[in-house]
Amino acid sequence: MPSSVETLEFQAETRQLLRLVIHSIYSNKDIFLRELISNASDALDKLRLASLTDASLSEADTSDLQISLEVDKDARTLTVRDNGIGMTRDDLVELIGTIAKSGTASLLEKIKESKDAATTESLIGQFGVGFYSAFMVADKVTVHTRRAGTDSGTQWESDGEGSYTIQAADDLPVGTSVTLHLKPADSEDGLADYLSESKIRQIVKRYSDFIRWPIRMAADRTDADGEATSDLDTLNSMKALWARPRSEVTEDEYNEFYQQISHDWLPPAETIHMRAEGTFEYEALLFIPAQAPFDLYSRESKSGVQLYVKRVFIMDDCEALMPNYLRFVKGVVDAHDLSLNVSRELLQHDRQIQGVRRRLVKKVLGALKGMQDKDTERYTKVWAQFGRALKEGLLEDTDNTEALLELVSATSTHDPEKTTTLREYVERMKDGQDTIYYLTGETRAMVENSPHMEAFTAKGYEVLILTDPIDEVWVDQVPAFDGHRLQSIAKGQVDLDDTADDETETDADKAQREQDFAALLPWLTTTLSDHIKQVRLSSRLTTSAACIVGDAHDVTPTLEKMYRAMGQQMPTVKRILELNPTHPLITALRTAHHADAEAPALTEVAELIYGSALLAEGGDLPDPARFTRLLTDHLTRTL
Ligand SMILES: Nc1ncnc2c1ncn2[C@@H]1O[C@H](COP(=O)(O)OP(=O)(O)OP(=O)(O)O)[C@@H](O)[C@H]1O
Repeated sequence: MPSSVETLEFQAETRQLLRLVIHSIYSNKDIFLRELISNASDALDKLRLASLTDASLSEADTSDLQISLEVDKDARTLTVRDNGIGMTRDDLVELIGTIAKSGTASLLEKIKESKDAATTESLIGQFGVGFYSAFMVADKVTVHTRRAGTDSGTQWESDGEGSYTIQAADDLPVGTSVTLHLKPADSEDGLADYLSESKIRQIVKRYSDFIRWPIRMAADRTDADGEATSDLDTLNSMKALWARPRSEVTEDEYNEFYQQISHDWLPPAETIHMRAEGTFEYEALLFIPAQAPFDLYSRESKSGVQLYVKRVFIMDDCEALMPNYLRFVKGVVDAHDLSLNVSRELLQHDRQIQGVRRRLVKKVLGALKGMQDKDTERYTKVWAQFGRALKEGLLEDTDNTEALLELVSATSTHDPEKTTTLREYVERMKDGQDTIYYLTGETRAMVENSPHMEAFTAKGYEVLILTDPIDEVWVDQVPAFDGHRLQSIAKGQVDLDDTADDETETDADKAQREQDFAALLPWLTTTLSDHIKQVRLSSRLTTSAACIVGDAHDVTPTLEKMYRAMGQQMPTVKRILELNPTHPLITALRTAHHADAEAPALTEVAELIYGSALLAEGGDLPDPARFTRLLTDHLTRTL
């Protein structure tokens, strides 16, 4: 019975991605086969798993799971066939016609803006084009598929331009076949002859050797009598790499395995291969990538570890094995003593799995530390990619606070170019200094020029410059590193004199100064009470007239803003205005206040001092128009 053909449009983002895939970008076109084989392998895994729990799936459906590659030289087609789970019509529309990944639109935007082919490739590589990569080598793709457990199949076809057709198809076996109507070979465009048996063998060996299902292809041979025969060859070794001893695996094999499971273009920055014996046996092969995927910080970003049980694939994204902050780690854990039917919920609560996870985390953090010690350059790059995620660990994983703090790299006033570790900071601390000082802010320049920095610069104290939004949060949660408290130089009281090289001020001087300002400070506190809770004298200023600081345990304005942006109710936290008692403006204000405490100009000057201090730290004025008017008036009067 002929069925009606529906023509459907690709979702706008899919269209854009297809255009990028078809016209240009990928120089390495061979990977289309890796992607299709990987999808086929996933489909076989899914069917195998479904058959364990679904009795209606017959034995026959799962007895000979395999991937086959078929070449038709006359029709110029290459077909990748699997007898896996298959897709329904709706699956096809949803999975192949649309891209569900979040952040797609912004990534496509970045790709469009990228100037050179290498950047484009790396961006697209992070995205993973999967099925769409078929259109790099084919000008038409036909999919025939039947979902296991259903009676009817579907045909999908497209030239990858803007739309695809979909229609019912009878008499299909369970599983999926993807037929590529190949473009002519074109060596200049990186298009090899994908009808060639040797080329196909070479690609499978290179990219898909570890696939745990047989990848078969008919091989034409001539028998002893000179007759042409055709045998089915299995092209891949199917050996689980993680189950082999480390000494027998080459770096190339590790890298290719990594690229296969991660779809990354680059080799990993670090490989961790381990085996645990004893009561709970497992093997783990983990990788720390060299570059972060584009959606690492999106809400949907998933864990990168797959769970196997005795070589049988159980699940992707096994979050029970890796904490969220290490979601960038890719790899495989093969546990020997778990049930094949284990669910995500069960895993979350399994004590042995929790033990595995603790051990894996230690291994990953240890590998990062090793890299930091031995290969600083590589570590710096890895930190630039994943540092923010690792800092999330300081909030999530209090068991490993020390190990994570050892990994933290931060800019500091010590070196304008290089970052420092906390350990290096501590080694450079001045005699008698027991606190690690830091200042958070939006940019390095803003932090460096902040008035809070003045006394520290003058007295030669190193200050960490923390400009990542998450820094605001973790520094608050981490009490100390190696016994040294972390303290914001914009919070609490600062008294550098105790430890400074140049002891300048005696207690008597201090008492005298407090007395000199005894009338001005309460007056200013009242005058500015809408904005601040106290005015006091500062020991952190050398050149600026004033700065604003928080109480030791106050939330910073940036953090306040962040919480509000996340939709949390936050009361406005009033801070403290600190005055530089030796600054001419402040001494003049004191004198004027002494002469006539009622003079209207005094209130205006107070507002100007507060506004300037706010601007100096990169803050937002409550009423910029009023500030500008007051400033203009006062400047006019000086001329
Ligand atoms: N051979 C197949 N059998 C069954 N389902 C398939 C097959 N090929 C693709 N699919 C379905 O289509 C979806 C989209 O495939 P696609 O290759 O575009 O992305 P992906 O495999 O999910 O992601 P990535 O390639 O980044 O890992 C798959 O997740 C799968 O559900």
